[in-house]
Amino acid sequence: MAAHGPARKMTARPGGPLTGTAQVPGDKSISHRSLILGAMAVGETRVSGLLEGQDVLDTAKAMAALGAEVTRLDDGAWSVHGVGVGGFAEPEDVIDCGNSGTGVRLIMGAVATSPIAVTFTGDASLRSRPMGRVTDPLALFGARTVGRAGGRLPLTLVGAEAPVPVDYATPMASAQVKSAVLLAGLNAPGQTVVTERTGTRDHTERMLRGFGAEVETIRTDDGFRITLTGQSELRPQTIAVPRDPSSAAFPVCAALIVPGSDVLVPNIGLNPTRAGLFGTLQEMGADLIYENLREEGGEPVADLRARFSPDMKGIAVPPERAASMIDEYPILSVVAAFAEGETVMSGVHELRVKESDRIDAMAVGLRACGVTVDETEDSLTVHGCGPGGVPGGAEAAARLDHRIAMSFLICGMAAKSPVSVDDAAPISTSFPDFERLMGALGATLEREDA
Ligand SMILES: O=C(O)C1=C[C@@H](OP(=O)(O)O)[C@@H](O)[C@H](O)C1
Ligand SMILES: C=C(OP(=O)(O)O)C(=O)O
Repeated sequence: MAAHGPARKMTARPGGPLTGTAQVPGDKSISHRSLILGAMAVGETRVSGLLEGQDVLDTAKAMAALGAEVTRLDDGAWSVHGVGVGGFAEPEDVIDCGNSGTGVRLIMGAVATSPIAVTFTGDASLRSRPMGRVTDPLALFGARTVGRAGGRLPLTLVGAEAPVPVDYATPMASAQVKSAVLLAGLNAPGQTVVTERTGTRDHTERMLRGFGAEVETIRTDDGFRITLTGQSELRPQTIAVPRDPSSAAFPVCAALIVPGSDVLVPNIGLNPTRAGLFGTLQEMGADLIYENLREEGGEPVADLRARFSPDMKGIAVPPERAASMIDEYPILSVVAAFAEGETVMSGVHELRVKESDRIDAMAVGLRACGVTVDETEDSLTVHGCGPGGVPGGAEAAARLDHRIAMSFLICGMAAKSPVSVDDAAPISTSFPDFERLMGALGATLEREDA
């Protein structure tokens, strides 16, 4: 069974306009890291604004199973009493990371340099995703793993007894792989180095510095070189998690395509390693502006204001931008269907190994909605319907993928006929309040409980 419960069909009916303010949940990437780094610090870390989606709740449970004390307080903040670097206890049972690639890959890194055995599993989606990208570099530290064919979960990792530091170049643009190596490096003596050709989200590096670790990033001719000094103690922190730009993408894009809409999405973190979608939409001609642009905790933050934009044009999204908007291609491909002309999204082969094969999931679902789509191994091209509108009138398969489910529901809010998804339950992994929040803006979402 999926970690998020029984399948739940949902239908979005065209209507609108969408108006009002959308307070989206806390950032998923920062929420996972707050719990993991809090568990590796000595003393109490307090976290406010934590995303209480299933992915993050599964990471909280994992940290407790590894010996940290993790509590939700009466005021909604979370308290984590950490065990210190190298202090994890061997869990008594299997760690189930549900639907979360970030959760499982970062936790594997965090335990890889402690002499304990940990068995990981997840839902059917996570069990189909490649883990070799993480177990390969963790083996260099001295960790051993045994998993299913292709390094798939369930998998048992035995952490290194005498870890050695590692110098590793990530073969694909992945913040999860980079982060797993850095977290493993925390308990290895000396300097662990990760190099990446394309910069990926840098929350791990920023947060490690906040927790007192020595982490240096330098730009080189080949990309980025990140050096971490291992075996120093992490100091507990007070963390206010910013709101998630990847969740903000859904009400923002809905407002752009539903006639008459005007929606404000406040307090969105605009770390440049995450904000690629918003610039892309502006290049397409979206009426999307940053209000009240400011700096909070060293990161740019703004209120996003999105209004109906009937004149958007397709563009070629540069492949080098992919890492900064990797989770936003499904919803961008919906916006592209409503724009005029071709939107070419290239350099996106990583989309094939997310919660689902997102290139295929979007191509199949959009075609069912009457949109012309071309795909190659690493690209997706959407031929926009322009003023004629997107026909809709289809049911899309969510494939245990929250972003696919939300994208097709947004499509149905603006198409000529309703669009359904066979299973909206996975939405709770990252955006548990999606249905209520979109409804409050004026969207019509109907649920059919199985
Ligand atoms: O590090 C993270 O928090 C994440 C990294 C990305 O995955 P990859 O590292 O596989 O690109 C992204 O898709 C995921 O939602 C969150
Ligand atoms: C890819 C995603 O998450 P993860 O890899 O953590 O499952 C996502 O949230 O879009």
